Amino acid sequence: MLNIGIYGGSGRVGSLLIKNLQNDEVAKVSCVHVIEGIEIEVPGAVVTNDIDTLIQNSDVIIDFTLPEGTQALLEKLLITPKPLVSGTTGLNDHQINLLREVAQKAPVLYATNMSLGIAILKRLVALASEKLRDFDIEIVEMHHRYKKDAPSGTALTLAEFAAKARGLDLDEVRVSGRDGNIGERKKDEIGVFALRGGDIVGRHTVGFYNDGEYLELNHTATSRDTFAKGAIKAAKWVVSQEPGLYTIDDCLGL
Ligand SMILES: NC(=O)C1=CN([C@@H]2O[C@H](COP(=O)(O)OP(=O)(O)OC[C@H]3O[C@@H](n4cnc5c(N)ncnc54)[C@H](OP(=O)(O)O)[C@@H]3O)[C@@H](O)[C@H]2O)C=CC1
Ligand SMILES: O=C(O)C1=N[C@H](C(=O)O)C[C@H](O)C1
Repeated sequence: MLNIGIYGGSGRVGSLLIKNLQNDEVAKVSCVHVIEGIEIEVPGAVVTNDIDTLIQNSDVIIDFTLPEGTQALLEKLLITPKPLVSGTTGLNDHQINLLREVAQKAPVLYATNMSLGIAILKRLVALASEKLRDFDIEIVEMHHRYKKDAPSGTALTLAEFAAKARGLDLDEVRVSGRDGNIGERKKDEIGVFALRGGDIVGRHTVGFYNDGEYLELNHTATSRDTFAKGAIKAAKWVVSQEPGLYTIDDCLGL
């Protein structure tokens, strides 16, 4: 059996990871990390608030937490490397660099979205961005009221694919707020906007707008299980890879 450690075990995705692994034939939850004070019981698994204990009791770790949580885990993994799947979004440059450093010592799969649909959408976006060179690109994402980071990691990834396909640097062309007398839209702008409300699991629309026509590509996640199942598949795959930084596309063979 593959021993999977869950980092963020009390979270929305973390609890679904535990649920989905209950009847898995090749993998089980061996350890669950929770923040001190949170009490959960997972039959057959060690429950801990200590990251070293999580690492010791896992063949591979799945992380769905917050950026500061991911950073604390990565700092430990630099000393005690272990295969890792991380889906935490909102990471800053330092935290992304830490991911890269850990990936020199162990296989790491990082993806802002673990769904097959978004993996395909990224490719469609790159194609449309390149071929519809005169069309204005605007991305809108919608998520539940509890989401902390904005725009979503997925929206930023989609924007990166769109920018790269046009040879643009996303940092130079991204616009994530418009208010007041801001003047006309610049040709190369890529708008990335966040809406929050209710229990929306995740909806991303990438629009390509021109005079006389527009194309909108939309993906809607209707169940958070999609992400949990994708992450479990990724964990089973990454554990037998060489050290390196992978994404969900590698695991899906795309
Ligand atoms: N890549 C993908 O496919 C997806 C990515 N996500 C991303 O995953 C992350 C988690 O999402 P979600 O499950 O909805 O969030 P939740 O807030 O439900 O869960 C976060 C979990 O992380 C724990 N946590 C918070 N801070 C720390 C810390 N400093 N150290 C250790 N653990 C910590 C929380 O513990 P406590 O409850 O005690 O605060 C909780 O268990 C987000 O970044 C989200 O954007 C979400 C869905 C899909
Ligand atoms: O926080 C969420 O819920 C989600 N976060 C990820 C993101 O920021 O892109 C993926 C998914 O859309 C759900």
